[in-house]
Amino acid sequence: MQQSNAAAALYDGPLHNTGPPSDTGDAVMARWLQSAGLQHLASPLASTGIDQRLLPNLLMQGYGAQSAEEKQRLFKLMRNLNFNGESGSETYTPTAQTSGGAGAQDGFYSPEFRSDFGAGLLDLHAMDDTELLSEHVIDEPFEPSPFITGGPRAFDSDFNLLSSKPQRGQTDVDTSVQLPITEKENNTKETNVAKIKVVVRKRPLNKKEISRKEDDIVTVYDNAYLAVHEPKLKVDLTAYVEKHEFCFDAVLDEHVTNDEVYRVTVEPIIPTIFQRTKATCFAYGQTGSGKTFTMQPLPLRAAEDLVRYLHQPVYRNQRFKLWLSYFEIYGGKLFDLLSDRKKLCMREDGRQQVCIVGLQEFEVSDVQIVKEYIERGNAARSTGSTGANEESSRSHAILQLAVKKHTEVKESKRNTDGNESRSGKVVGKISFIDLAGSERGADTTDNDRQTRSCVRSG
Ligand SMILES: Nc1ncnc2c1ncn2[C@@H]1O[C@H](COP(=O)(O)OP(=O)(O)OP(=O)(O)O)[C@@H](O)[C@H]1O
Repeated sequence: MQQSNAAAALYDGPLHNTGPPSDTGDAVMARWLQSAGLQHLASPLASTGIDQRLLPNLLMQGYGAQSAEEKQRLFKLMRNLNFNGESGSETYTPTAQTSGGAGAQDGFYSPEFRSDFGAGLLDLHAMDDTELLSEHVIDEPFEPSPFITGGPRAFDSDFNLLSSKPQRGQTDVDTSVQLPITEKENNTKETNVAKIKVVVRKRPLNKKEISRKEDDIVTVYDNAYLAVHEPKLKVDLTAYVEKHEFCFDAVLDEHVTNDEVYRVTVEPIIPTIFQRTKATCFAYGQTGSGKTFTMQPLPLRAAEDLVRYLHQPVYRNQRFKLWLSYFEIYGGKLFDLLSDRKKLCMREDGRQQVCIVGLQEFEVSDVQIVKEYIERGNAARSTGSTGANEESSRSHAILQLAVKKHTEVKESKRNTDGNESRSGKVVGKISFIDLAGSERGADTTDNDRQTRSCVRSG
């Protein structure tokens, strides 16, 4: 009955009216709910009045909606209500995009309906679907980067890249001749980049898990959904499996190569690095889930592409150069992985910019040099062993590739005192972060008790 009251409050005409509900208000309320396909919620509740000030609380209690989908629809409707009863200033925009479909013409969007609720009070057109996970979210385009002028795009285009992309071998040759990248192509790629993208990669069962005959509990569907099959026991000890479904921007199954991971995640970002973008790519997951396996090849692949872009006349003529740095955070302290683990300080400057004082940056003009630096840094990383991973990363490692524009050219290829790197202005930067793993209690062995504390404080 409480829920009924809430629906009646929704229905109570102009929301600041705390008087008894009217027949006109009933009809308006019914049409409003009908516009979201929820007319069945209106009928039993229509004649129950309630103080509109109680509305938000009652809404949170469900007000008659039964299924999660119904609740989401109602919540969306409510998001555009002005609880203070003030009229918005937005103009009325009729649209065909309604949640409920039928009834949009003469119901929720009709001028009659609108005048009942006040201009701009209810505007489904202005709703942001991305905040509530629903079946429809997956079809929503990504929000474009604020640095990017083009329109949004759907996730599928990333996978199209898999087929449309030139073969990998081509990147080793002089691509300024064989694989010219025009400004137009750059711009096309830029429009394909999301601001935030969450990609899940499924790790195959490892030898230990196979030998223990453990079940594969994750199923990937259509590169976008996954289901976790959780084994459970009833109170009477009957075994059953609970299925949990999740959807992400992309889900990569256990057969996907590191190459494909790169193409789906980092490759679309590369052109934007030349357009004043700072990007970050990081892996998150428990120990042994495959973070390092996934992250380690990415910087090298990114460097290949960045160098390829730098060879284009448009960037070469502007004296764009690539710089690399690599440090780790271990036990709350920073160490330069390319300078004998020299201890570094993190400071904030007057503009609230975080600076890593003393971090060495190296100019890298070809991929072989990048590879050497990465291997050197990886070898200097702090590792330990956990119950789930013999060679577990015990620190957060941050590898940065920065494109800088230089005003003057110096002879030396590698920077040793930082002077040259300081003279260049950062055009864009991409950071790769390999986070230290976290363990469940079950994954913790005596070996890693000491290193675990480093992870927690790192
Ligand atoms: N997709 C994969 N295909 C094949 N082997 C994988 C895959 N992902 C991870 N592995 C293997 O699983 C083991 C653990 O992976 P990795 O070290 O990357 O885990 P991690 O998440 O970085 O762990 P930690 O947080 O402890 O550092 C490694 O031996 C790695 O080779």
